[in-house]
Amino acid sequence: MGLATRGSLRPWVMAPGSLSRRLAALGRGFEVQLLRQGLARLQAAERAALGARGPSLVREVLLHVGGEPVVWARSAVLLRATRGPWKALKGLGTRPLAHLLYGDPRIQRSALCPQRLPRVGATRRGLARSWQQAGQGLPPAGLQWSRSSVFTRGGAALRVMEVFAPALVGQPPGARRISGKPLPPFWVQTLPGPPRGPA
Ligand SMILES: C=C(O[C@@H]1C=C(C(=O)O)C=C[C@H]1O)C(=O)O
Repeated sequence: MGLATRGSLRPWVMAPGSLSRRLAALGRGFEVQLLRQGLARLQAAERAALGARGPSLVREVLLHVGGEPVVWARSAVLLRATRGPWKALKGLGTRPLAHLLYGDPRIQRSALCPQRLPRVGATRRGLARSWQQAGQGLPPAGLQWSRSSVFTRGGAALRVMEVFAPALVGQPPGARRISGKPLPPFWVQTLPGPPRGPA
């Protein structure tokens, strides 16, 4: 990966365990802003990761630390999986996805796949849409690094992609191992999200 190690996003892009918990551990307030959750077309990388086409549920959030958006995340799952292994996703609301994923032996996670963001394309459009919808204007300059991983439960895949804002440079995620336990409620405040989507 072309990231330099010093003063860069590499520690965040490669940090194992719950990203939400690491962001909350910065101690400056952690908020989940739900921007979208509903039926949507999959992007090519999502179709490849889920190994199928078909009606799908997509969730997009901005994670805020100290009132500033620092991570944009897009998760995708086949709709039929939300009637089975991933049905808890539908009731998640503005709690972080992490609540469903860590500390559950029935869920496996693939390796983290870091990727430099293409200058144009569906992800850039999604970022711009979300930033604007969140009332944050344009996405910050320097959004270059993302990572994706696939969580599997009961044979059904959930693909998660996260884009890291430069504001995280210089705020190391902490070397300590992050436990898989869900975040205590006081760590997670939530911002009003959009009206609940169809799914
Ligand atoms: C998977 C995690 O959940 C985070 C929260 C998400 C959400 O609420 O949609 C999506 C991806 C992550 O940035 C995590 O904290 O590791």
